[in-house]
Amino acid sequence: MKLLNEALSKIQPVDPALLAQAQAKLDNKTKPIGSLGRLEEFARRYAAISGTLEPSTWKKVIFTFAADHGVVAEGVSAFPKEVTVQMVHNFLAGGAGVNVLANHVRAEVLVVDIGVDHDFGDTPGLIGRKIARGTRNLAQGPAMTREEAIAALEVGIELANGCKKEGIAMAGTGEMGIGNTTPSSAIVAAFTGRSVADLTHRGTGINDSALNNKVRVIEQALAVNRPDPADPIDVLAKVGGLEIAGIAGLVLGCAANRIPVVVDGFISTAGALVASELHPAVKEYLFAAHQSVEIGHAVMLERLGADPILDLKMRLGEGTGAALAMGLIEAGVKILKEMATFEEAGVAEGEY
Ligand SMILES: Cc1cc2ncn([C@H]3O[C@H](COP(=O)(O)O)[C@@H](O)[C@H]3O)c2cc1C
Ligand SMILES: O=C(O)c1cccnc1
Repeated sequence: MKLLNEALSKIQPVDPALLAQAQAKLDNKTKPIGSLGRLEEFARRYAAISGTLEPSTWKKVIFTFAADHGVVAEGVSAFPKEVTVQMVHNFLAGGAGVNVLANHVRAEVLVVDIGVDHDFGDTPGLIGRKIARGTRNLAQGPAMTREEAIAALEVGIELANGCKKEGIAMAGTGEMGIGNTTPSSAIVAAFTGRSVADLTHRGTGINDSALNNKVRVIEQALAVNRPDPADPIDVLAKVGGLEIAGIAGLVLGCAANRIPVVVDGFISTAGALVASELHPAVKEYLFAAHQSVEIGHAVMLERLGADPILDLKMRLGEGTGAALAMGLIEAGVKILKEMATFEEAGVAEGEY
């Protein structure tokens, strides 16, 4: 609880003066005012979050949190549970989608076992922070105890604190956990009170009858557990997941350390939602990487007040969208840092 309370007490709204300073600097660059569109927003927000107009490093890291889900026993995914472990090995071998896209933007992928139902021993490259061997079946009772949820949140906070020490410029979220779109839909349903059918989609690609069953399972989970939307840790513990908790902690920890955090798709946004329900100023520190195909994602983004950077019809997770968006945020910040001003380039200014 100590790490969580410390992080919550450190989070402050970003300084609007920094936003204005960054925009003034952008407005002196050799271009019509505002002509670089959202790249200017990324630069402005990055500067205000991190407190610097000229970052000296571009070190980027994506945390891919892996965990299993007891609710898989209810037939909510198109894939078997074993795929979680198999994909962890794929990440470590560098062969997964997130590895390819992270390499493309020169980001590092760090894989965190926060709750996989497998003993990895001391597998090289894997960050072992296992809180439990998966969650319990949330359709029958709480997925986690409150203590487990807090411990998993604190894993994410600790990793964010480590980023601060390492001088990381930007962190990204990612996840792997067969079944994890189910707790993600349950979380957004618990916070918003919207109907489960409007928030639940096909995840890995389930058919119509499996989708109907998934809706029923989530409705049952909410009825059995009665998560309290005013108590985000209660929601997380009862109908969440260990990787979702790790992501929520990472997002909180990044906000506490003034590190811009790029939130991936549906499952990652469920984690960010938990973080923002714990502290509303968290919203100011995150970038929503992309609009996921999952139908509940737009509702999550709306509650976060976040405008997704990309819409590429993606629905993979792992941190794939975060990787791509990081490249664009970095491009915006490079405009702020590297582009010539009218004065430097001897270009005449316009009159508006
Ligand atoms: C091979 C494979 C790689 C993945 N990488 C991410 N996911 C994504 O799909 C899962 C969520 O969907 P559901 O709730 O339907 O199980 C998560 O593991 C998520 O990261 C994958 C899924 C599969 C099958
Ligand atoms: O949007 C995502 O991140 C997503 C959607 C479906 C399955 N896995 C991930």
